[in-house]
Amino acid sequence: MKFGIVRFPGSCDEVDALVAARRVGEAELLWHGDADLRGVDAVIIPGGFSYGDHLRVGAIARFAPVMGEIERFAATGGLVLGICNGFQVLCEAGLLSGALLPNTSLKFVCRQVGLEVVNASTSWTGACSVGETLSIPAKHTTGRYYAPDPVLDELEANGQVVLRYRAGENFNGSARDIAAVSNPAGNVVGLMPHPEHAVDLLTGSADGLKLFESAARVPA
Ligand SMILES: NC(=O)CC[C@H](N)C(=O)O
Repeated sequence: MKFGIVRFPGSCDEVDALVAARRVGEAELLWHGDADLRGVDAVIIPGGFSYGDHLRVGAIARFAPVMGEIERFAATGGLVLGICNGFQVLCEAGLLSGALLPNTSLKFVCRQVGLEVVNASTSWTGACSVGETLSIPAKHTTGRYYAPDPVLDELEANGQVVLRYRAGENFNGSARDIAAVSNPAGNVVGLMPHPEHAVDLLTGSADGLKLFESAARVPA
């Protein structure tokens, strides 16, 4: 399994994602300006502040040359994970439903969060069990997941809600405590917390590694 991690101007978590992916397979950085995925089996859009979060988070990155290739890759079942800013980009690109709005506090928040695994059948959660808790850090200003109620109902009915904040952990005000969603096929997942920062017990938790292990289990 070979992972490609996209670097945009303003990305800041691409190296941690690279290190995390290398725990379970091969990984290399991809450049936002190249319409070329270099034959990777899975793409990660990392956290950060692509294009300085100007206009609206993810709104400029969505038009980067690499995104057209990612859209084609996702449409043919390719594995795509958007972490934090990556989740924001995937929503802007229409690869995932909904949008990320400013936290209800209007403040940047950095903290460990407890997440409930709701769907363990996606390409990125197959190594998890439904109901298990993952402890993973989150750090963002614009992480309040929003979608209109009919869309939320549809996501829930289709099993596209992948992770939820545990009771009392929904610090950003996300609709229905949603921390991660998938596309209908489950090959594209976006989440606000950062699994790449939770891959070693030395830094408090290795629960994030499960998402990378899940992808590594999917036949290339
Ligand atoms: N860590 C991140 O990717 C967070 C950055 C993000 N653009 C924000 O809303 O703050």
